Amino acid sequence: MERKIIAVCGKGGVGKTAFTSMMTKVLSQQQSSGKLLVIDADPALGLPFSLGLTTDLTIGKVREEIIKAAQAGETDQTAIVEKLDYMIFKALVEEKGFSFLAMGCMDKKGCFCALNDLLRDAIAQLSNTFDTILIDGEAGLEQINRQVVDKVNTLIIVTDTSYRGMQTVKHIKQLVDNGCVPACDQIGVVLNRGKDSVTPLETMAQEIGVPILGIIPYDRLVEKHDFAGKPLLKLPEESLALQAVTRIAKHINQL
Ligand SMILES: Nc1ncnc2c1ncn2[C@@H]1O[C@H](COP(=O)(O)OP(=O)(O)OP(=O)(O)O)[C@@H](O)[C@H]1O
Repeated sequence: MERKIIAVCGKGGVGKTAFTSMMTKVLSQQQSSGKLLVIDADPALGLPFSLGLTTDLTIGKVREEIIKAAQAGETDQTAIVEKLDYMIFKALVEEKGFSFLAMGCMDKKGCFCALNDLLRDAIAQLSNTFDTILIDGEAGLEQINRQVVDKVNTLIIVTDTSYRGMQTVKHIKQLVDNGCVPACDQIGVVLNRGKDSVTPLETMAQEIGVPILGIIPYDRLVEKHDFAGKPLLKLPEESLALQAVTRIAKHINQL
């Protein structure tokens, strides 16, 4: 099975976390996804809550621990790599149908290039043991670029049905075209909380040069689950948003 890397990005508040959670549910139930790894690369760390997970250990914390060990005099490279591998393994949360890793905050000041390279290698090695990797990223994809992967198969930009949302889509497309973010084979947009008529947005998407992968309707069940703090993994099959995400996942599989 060829490894597939799907990255999700978009402006804050458009429903990126809700989309990634529903994708996690759909992909974890699809046999064709194989072994699934979900990575939260958004430092805001909203995804674990939406998936009903608790994570104490993020990659950012692993990084801090290694920096502390180095500052305390640990210079043995082999020992550092072993500690790093062990801690990354500990940071991996095993769930039914998927594994989860949170990147957390990676911004501790200072020059830690060597450590960053080690971390990147360790994450790459771990990722290689999975068939599908779903990454929830920030709008600008900074962290995915620096820490997670150097190539993405499908980049999904989630937006609401606003003009400003489409401007962010345009901006992200420009970042991709200018090589500021990882190379990606396919790029597409998902319109979330779609209204009856999205024709002007479809025209805009065409002008920007990104195909629309699907439209997710406003769904009271999503809002109710989030409001009650219930994981979106528990959405029932009759959820219209979940049904739309299922169609989007199928569409991506066929790309
Ligand atoms: N299709 C939908 N139908 C109804 N409500 C939705 C839908 N998608 C998202 N929401 C609601 O919109 C709000 C924002 O969604 P979400 O937290 O997923 O956005 P986000 O883009 O991840 O935001 P942030 O960047 O702040 O993490 C949530 O309260 C969520 O329940």
